[in-house]
Amino acid sequence: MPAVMDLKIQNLTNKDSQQKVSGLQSIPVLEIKDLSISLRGANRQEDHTLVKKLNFTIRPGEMLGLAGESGSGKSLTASAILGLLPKSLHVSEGQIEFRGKNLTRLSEKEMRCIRGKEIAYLFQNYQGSFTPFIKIGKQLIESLRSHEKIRKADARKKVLFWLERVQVPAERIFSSYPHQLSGGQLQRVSLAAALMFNPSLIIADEPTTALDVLTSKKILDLLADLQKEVGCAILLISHDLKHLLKRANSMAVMYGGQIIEKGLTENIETNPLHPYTKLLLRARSVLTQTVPGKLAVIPGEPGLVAKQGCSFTLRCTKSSEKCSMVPEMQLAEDSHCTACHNLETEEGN
Ligand SMILES: Nc1ncnc2c1ncn2[C@@H]1O[C@H](COP(=O)(O)OP(=O)(O)OP(=O)(O)O)[C@@H](O)[C@H]1O
Repeated sequence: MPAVMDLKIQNLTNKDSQQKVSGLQSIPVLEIKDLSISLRGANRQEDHTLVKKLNFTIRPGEMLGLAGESGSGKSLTASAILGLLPKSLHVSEGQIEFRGKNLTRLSEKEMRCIRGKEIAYLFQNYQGSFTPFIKIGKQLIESLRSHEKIRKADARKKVLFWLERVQVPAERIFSSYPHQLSGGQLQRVSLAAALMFNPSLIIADEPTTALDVLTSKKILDLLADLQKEVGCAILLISHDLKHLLKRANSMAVMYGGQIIEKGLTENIETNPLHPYTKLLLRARSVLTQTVPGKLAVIPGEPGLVAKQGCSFTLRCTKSSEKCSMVPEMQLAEDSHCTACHNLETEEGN
């Protein structure tokens, strides 16, 4: 029996999908509506669209994992939310609503008040977040006082409190220069720097890529544990599916600048719908077998994106004539959606 035959497939408007995608009832912290990001051309017609019509929602306490191979548009999405797109790129369509405010309409000055405070971020390049010749404690106190009216002594207490919460020797790290810390310690300090503002949303873009496997795991576990305590929302970006499957409540899978599947993590893991998601999961399971099986590879050249229609069609073994048209997002079950023309004809997993 084809895996998705039992499921009721229905076309969704954006509004429907925003309402049905999450079982959580609270008001979203972040709503991305039809977001497109383009490289500026000589005029609007010559813009080149890199990220196309994204829709997703994150609610308080939720961790949404954004997955997809290199070049799929994950970091551009993060940069657009933070208002940090390079000058050559712009939000060409759609809205980024953060706690009811459309961020695409805010001035740089207004964005600066939100960025780093209400929306905190953790990047792969954590070393670049610190000034090399200023001690960690001083940097964190200055950062706190640039956003909050707080006495120096109280700021010191708050910084030390958060350094303890991220499980580093607080007093020693406070008095150290960045170069005296390991990569794992610096990323923990970045986490303290993010959490001390009590943000509503943390954007973590490949925060552990530069770290070894064990340190990465410990830091992501710490992030997930602290999130449960403080209740903020997290957008966790990773090309490593296993990190997301383990920790995210919900996931969105990107290919070639489009979201091709999204839903609760357990549904995506147990019943992937899009051919690309199925291949991603199969490629991952090989690595988790004790005795390695036949290597599962995604066919075609990585990053090969169709100029029109479904972005994955040039690498898809299920591709058909219909795939030259952009597939609509369709609701399969619960909050689980995918954009694929060949769902009904897809044979099993
Ligand atoms: N400043 C830029 N100018 C032109 N194109 C860009 C720019 N930044 C990114 N792109 C292109 O946009 C697409 C998406 O890039 P993005 O960095 O968001 O991918 P990603 O999914 O985050 O990949 P990775 O996991 O390697 O970071 C890629 O094709 C990339 O080449």
